[in-house]
Amino acid sequence: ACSRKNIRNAALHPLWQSPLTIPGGTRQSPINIQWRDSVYDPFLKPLKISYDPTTCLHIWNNGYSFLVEFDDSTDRSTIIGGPLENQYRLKQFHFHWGAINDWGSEHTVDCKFYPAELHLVHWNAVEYPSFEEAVMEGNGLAVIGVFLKLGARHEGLQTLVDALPAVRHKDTVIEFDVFDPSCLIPSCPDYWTYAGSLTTPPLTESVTWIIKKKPIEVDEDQLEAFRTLLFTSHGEEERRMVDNFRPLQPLMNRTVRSSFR
Ligand SMILES: NS(=O)(=O)c1ccc(C(=O)N2CCN(Cc3ccccc3)C2)cc1
Ligand SMILES: [Zn+2]
Repeated sequence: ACSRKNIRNAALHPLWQSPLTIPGGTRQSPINIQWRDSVYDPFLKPLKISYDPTTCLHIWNNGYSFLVEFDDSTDRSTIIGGPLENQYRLKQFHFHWGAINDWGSEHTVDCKFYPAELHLVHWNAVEYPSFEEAVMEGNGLAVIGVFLKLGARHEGLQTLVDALPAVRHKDTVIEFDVFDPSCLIPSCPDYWTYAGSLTTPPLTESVTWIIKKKPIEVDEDQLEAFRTLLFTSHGEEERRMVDNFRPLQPLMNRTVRSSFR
């Protein structure tokens, strides 16, 4: 297990007054990915990503993160291949980040934290009638995780950052009608994959995680912009939206597979 060298008192964090572990949970997320323990699987296919930028609907602050939501009434924005048996529809993407650059990601690689992590959330519309139903099923969701590291300014991310002041408070939303989230996914095809869960309530064990090996680079100002958001609504005492990550969960009887040698 990773040493608790980082002061991640997520247990004290308001976000996690709900149970830190769920009784009977055997496939909880996030986890530490120990590179040398991951197993190369030659049968893993390349992940095929096809997003239609015009399916983008709006950005909103849901009090956990800021989400960019998509029209998932048709198969216009989907992923297929990789570890997946079916085609999955893009529903939303969001981020997790820290108060400082030393931590913020949910997953870690060899116990290394990144300052932030992007989650692109997809659901199995082949087998289930809605996202809400898919959330409750073992193969219901597929989430692509992308690490963010401090470096060059990310031009694609900047269009999102420019919109953040308009969703500073919980339950605020703005229209956002064209955005192609594939600009946030590294071109390197390498990924790890494992069976896990949602990292926010209801923490259901319904997620096939696909964690990209390569991070994307963002600059300090862009990370700082995330930290100007608030957990709180208009009129409430302001609480900065930072450290919105769940603590690492036990691997238990799981193997992390890699798509690369
Ligand atoms: N960090 S994460 O990628 O694991 C992630 C977290 C939250 C979500 C999400 O959109 N929802 C979780 C369930 N919630 C609504 C809901 C649906 C059914 C039952 C109860 C509640 C929405 C998706 C992915
Ligand atoms: Zn997430």
